Amino acid sequence: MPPLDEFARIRSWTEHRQPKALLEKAGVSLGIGDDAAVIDGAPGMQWLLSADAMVERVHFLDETMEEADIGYKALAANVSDIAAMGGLPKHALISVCAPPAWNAMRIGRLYDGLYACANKYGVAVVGGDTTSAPEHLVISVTLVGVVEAGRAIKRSGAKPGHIVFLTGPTGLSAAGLHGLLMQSRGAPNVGTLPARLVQAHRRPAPSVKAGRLLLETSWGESLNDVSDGLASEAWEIAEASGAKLVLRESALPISGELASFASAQGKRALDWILYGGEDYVLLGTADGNRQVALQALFREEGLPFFVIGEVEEGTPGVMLETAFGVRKPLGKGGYNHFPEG
Ligand SMILES: Nc1ncnc2c1ncn2[C@@H]1O[C@H](COP(=O)(O)OP(=O)(O)O)[C@@H](O)[C@H]1O
Ligand SMILES: Cc1ncc(C[n+]2csc(CCOP(=O)(O)OP(=O)(O)O)c2C)c(N)n1
Ligand SMILES: [Mg+2]
Ligand SMILES: [Mg+2]
Ligand SMILES: [Mg+2]
Repeated sequence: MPPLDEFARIRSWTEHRQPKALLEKAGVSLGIGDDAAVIDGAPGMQWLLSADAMVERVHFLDETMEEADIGYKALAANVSDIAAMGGLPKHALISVCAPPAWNAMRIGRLYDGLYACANKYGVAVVGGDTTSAPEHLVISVTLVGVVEAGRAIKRSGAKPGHIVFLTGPTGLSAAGLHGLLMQSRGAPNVGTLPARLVQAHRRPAPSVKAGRLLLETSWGESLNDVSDGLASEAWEIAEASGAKLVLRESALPISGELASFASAQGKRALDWILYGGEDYVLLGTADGNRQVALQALFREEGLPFFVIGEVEEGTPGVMLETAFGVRKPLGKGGYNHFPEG
């Protein structure tokens, strides 16, 4: 078998392995490949199912996250996948695999953060599993959400004539992570880390309200949450929709904190914005005719909404238009758990 990256692996393990009839009988309206599966429920409603794990050394280190932050973020990352379908998160199952260094008190603090997130987003924690582990902590969350039947917003709805939007800025989490790692290595020029960047990394704020607005108005046509990076998620929408997305560099939101921190660190803010990941904001598309109304609605609700590009006729893919108006293909770059296969 040729080397496979993360996404090719998932496909190779799961594609064409179950008869359509079985999936239909199980009420699977949308299976593997989107932010959450969509399963038929009582008349008028559907269930949304998603799972995401966090692993010590891969997603966090003692130096980057407090225990409570790990619990908070493990659930928030799942809430974000439900938001990315336009749904509401409801019930969570939590699995913890704990090595000796993680005693009961440390895991108790992890649960302080997890329940803080659960209570904030109205999620009932209803079970899970606990095991020992040899070396590193793993926390896996399975989250169930609900959505009005037939209304979940998929990655595959992008069409020419749409605008491309973000429900929040990207790049802050990666910048925060960079600062925390530099600080832990005793780098001399880090200074005081901007609190907003550290907060973005440790306690992401999934866009549940934004997802609901996009569904309730029927104005959200495609949606994906940004976990691996803006470029990677834009490619997922492009591929699922068979559409060409053009992102405009000059329209990408960049906060003052991010710009000044990047320049103080000798880093390109654009790299964090496009490829950093763990932003847990929503990237989506909507009919261009709805742009003004959407902007007004989000303003009224006090929520951010950034138009960052357009969907055009052409070969499916993602282009970046530079500030000088030059267009170039945007690489798929972003976080990949098995980049070389
Ligand atoms: N080991 C696995 N077995 C079956 N399905 C998987 C597995 N890993 C991921 N998936 C599915 O593949 C799709 C892509 O996963 P992922 O990139 O993790 O999505 P997301 O970035 O939204 O969390 C999702 O629909 C997910 O449910
Ligand atoms: C110590 C450390 N190194 C690197 C990262 C960056 N990082 C780890 S996983 C990841 C991508 C998102 O996680 P993933 O498990 O791919 O979530 P999913 O796409 O399934 O939602 C990123 C950017 C980090 N958070 N901490
Ligand atoms: Mg997702
Ligand atoms: Mg995932
Ligand atoms: Mg990922």
